[in-house]
Amino acid sequence: MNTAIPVLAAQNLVVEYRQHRAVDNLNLQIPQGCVYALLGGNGAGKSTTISTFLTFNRPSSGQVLIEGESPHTNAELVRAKLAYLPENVALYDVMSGLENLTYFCTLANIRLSSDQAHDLLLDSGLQADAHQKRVAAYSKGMRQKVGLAIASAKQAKAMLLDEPTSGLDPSAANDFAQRIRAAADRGMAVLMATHDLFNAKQVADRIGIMKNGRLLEEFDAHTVQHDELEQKYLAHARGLA
Ligand SMILES: Nc1ncnc2c1ncn2[C@@H]1O[C@H](COP(=O)(O)OP(=O)(O)OP(=O)(O)O)[C@@H](O)[C@H]1O
Repeated sequence: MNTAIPVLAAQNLVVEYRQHRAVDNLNLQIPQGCVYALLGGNGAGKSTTISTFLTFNRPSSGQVLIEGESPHTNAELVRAKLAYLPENVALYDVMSGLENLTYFCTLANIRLSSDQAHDLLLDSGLQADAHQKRVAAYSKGMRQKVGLAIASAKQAKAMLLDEPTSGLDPSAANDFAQRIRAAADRGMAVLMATHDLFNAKQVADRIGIMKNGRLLEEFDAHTVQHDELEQKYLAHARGLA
């Protein structure tokens, strides 16, 4: 594989809803193994960016690319290469975590042995005694772990996460962040929309601040200090930067 091609890229991306420009000339590159956190207040354009990779939206101009190819000309790319974890992972409440994992894998033409399914759930942090319980009794964090297991089973090249830690308690958010980091360390590219500066700093390699559809500033998450990030974020939100 040509490692010079980023797994996810946005090139001069513009997305408009009627007259409203939700994403305004966005350029992003997310290579293998990189977690990119898009920070921004309500309406910044984060979810629209993610939706465009998933082909729920079409670019008005510019493009998004998955390993150098446009999902808008090759729809199969989304199924084959992307995993998506929305804020609330959609699972069947009447089935167990194990059954959900097996079911969604079957839809993706992936056959899992019982041992493989249990191992995927364990690797995603779902404790063994929950595997056979109905998802209706799961916490939000437990549902996300099933979502993560489905993404791992798919061997997705990239994972798209929208507000993954909102509504999780600090311990669950920390645990989830570590799982995301581990998936990236195994080679996945991750694009994560979040309001959570702490989580972004904890898990990401790159952090971008978006407002009114524009990417205003990017940071190396390993070197930027939390205070500096917070001040920049607030200054951009108030229009002072
Ligand atoms: N389906 C839609 N139709 C019209 N306008 C939309 C639609 N979805 C989003 N928008 C508008 O596009 C802009 C960007 O919205 P988007 O949801 O991408 O922002 P966001 O950064 O994800 O915000 P949040 O953090 O609140 O989820 C906002 O002004 C929003 O009102």
